[in-house]
Amino acid sequence: MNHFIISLTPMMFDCVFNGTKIRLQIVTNISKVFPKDCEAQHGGVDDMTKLPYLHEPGVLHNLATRYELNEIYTYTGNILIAVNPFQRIPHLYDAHMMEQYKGAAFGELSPHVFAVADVAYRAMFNEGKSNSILISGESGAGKTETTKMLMQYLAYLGGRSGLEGHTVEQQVLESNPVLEAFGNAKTGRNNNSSRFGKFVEIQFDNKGRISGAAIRTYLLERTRVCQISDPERNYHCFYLLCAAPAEVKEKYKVGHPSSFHYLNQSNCYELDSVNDADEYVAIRRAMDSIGISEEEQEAIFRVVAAVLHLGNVEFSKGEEIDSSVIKDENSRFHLNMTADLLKCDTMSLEDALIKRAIVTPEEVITRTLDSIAAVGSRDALAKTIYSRLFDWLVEKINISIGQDPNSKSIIGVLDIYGFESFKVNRLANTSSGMYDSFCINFTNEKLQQHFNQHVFKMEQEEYTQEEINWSYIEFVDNQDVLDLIEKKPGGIIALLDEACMFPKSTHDTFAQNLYQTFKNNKRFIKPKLSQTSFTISHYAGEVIYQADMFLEKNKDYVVAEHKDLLTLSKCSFVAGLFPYSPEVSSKSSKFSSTGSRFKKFLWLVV
Ligand SMILES: Nc1ncnc2c1ncn2[C@@H]1O[C@H](COP(=O)(O)OP(=O)(O)OP(=O)(O)O)[C@@H](O)[C@H]1O
Repeated sequence: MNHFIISLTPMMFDCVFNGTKIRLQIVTNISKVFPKDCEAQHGGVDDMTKLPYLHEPGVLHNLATRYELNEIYTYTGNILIAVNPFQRIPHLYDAHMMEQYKGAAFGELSPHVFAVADVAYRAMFNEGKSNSILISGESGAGKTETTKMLMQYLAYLGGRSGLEGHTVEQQVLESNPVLEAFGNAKTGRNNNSSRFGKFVEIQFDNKGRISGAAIRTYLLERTRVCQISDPERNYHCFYLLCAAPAEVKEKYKVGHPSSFHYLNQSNCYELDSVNDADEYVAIRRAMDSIGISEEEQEAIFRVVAAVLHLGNVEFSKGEEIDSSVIKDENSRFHLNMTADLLKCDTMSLEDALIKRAIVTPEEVITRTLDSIAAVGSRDALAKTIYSRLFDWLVEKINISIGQDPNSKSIIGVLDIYGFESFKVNRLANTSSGMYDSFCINFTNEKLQQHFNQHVFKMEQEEYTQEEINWSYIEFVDNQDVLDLIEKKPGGIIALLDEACMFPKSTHDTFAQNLYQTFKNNKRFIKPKLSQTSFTISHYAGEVIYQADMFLEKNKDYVVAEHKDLLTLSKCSFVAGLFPYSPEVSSKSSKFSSTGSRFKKFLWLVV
């Protein structure tokens, strides 16, 4: 007899209607039902490959059954699936548990993140091979928490004794709160959402002891600095500063977050069970412990305050056509504060916000910006300063942790957003978010290919070699999507780089070039009505991208006037964020392709 589970609802279920219990029966097409395992074990199976029917409802049912019993981890072969428990389960990660998993054969004990780390560590130690652990999932799924557990376990296996002073692993773990204060924010789904991708590289010596580490970050969500929506928050550090001791707030002239435009676009200022005043003190202490000097800390929060004041500078229409002026006394106060905090000349700051120089072969012409363009200029400056500050912190953390140039092998832990589809896109409302989503989905295509090659292809080759009768698992080879994106020459990234180097290119000409080049590519679709958007048929589904911000984002655009202003800052910290480079200071915008850099980065980690 066959039993079935319907993909969306149970086929037969009891419900109470007007106080009477009734049994509902759903009639559906046979093609929409899936076979059910009628001999399923009560607690589910700890490895999905043991399921007799491996389909989505069966997999979800198994995960739900285990979750009910607080079993949050399940294997699918050698892949670990974690379901977020949303509550602390301390015994799951204590020293006793670590001891149990140490050296245990994979699969011998219940599925656990420690088992994955243990396999990676042993393979590295015994075979001298470097390994990567990929952690993927949607926002709030538990990637960051899982990364921390992994690191804790690797520190347990390869750490030095506490007697040896401040160890590398301690430094890595202690750097987390600092990174989170500047790179994490509350979103609709997660109160502490990482708004950047992270690859942590842990280096080991030939005795298997941790000898160094490096943190690489990518794609910080820059738009958040200037644009948030209810019930989200901006980056934590802004609220920490607004909750700092009175003398600090007085020094930087900051008050309640609602007084700043970059924070008051949302009504959410506080987080449940988090005290920002305490967090401010904790972050200052964490900065001390990773070697950020008092002077540097002072400069960091000065820059954070400057970004807040900059956001409050408003513009109104100037007397001349297409020009703007500082709106009123209040805006002028914030302009002065920004210049003060960044230690740059107020007049030069005002000019950098509302004027642009155009270089012609004959002369340099100064053009004014209208008030809308001036707001764009202000926000671009805020984003640039903030992202440079974030990069500085990451570099500082890396210097303080220390790298081992003689390391024998590494274990890399990649924390990456899952595939992004715009219906639930974290950045769907911003065109620059589209470009970030393009990079994220490109990464996920790469990861998918990695799974195809290492999980399906290798396993099937093994079965064939051992002459095991095996019905081939169907999987979609996504090499054609990767070619579409990254092929050199001729892929989307290559065409984008070309467009960025050609001065007359616009997003419109770039989109037309894509339509022409890929008109017969079955993975590329031109939407009927749009002139600038394009669809890629990814392995996980079709995604529409708006080409509008692709050129700007790919150029890693820093307005020359902004750079020149900050390079001349009297504060060495601020000037250091914008090192002088003669080839880009000459009233031209800097070009370095984000897409190509990201592609190279993927070569490193995938
Ligand atoms: N193993 C776990 N045990 C207990 N709580 C967890 C665990 N994993 C996740 N959580 C809870 O879920 C919340 C969200 O997890 P986390 O920040 O790791 O998600 P994420 O996938 O990194 O999200 P984002 O992509 O938004 O950064 C955590 O703050 C924590 O409360």
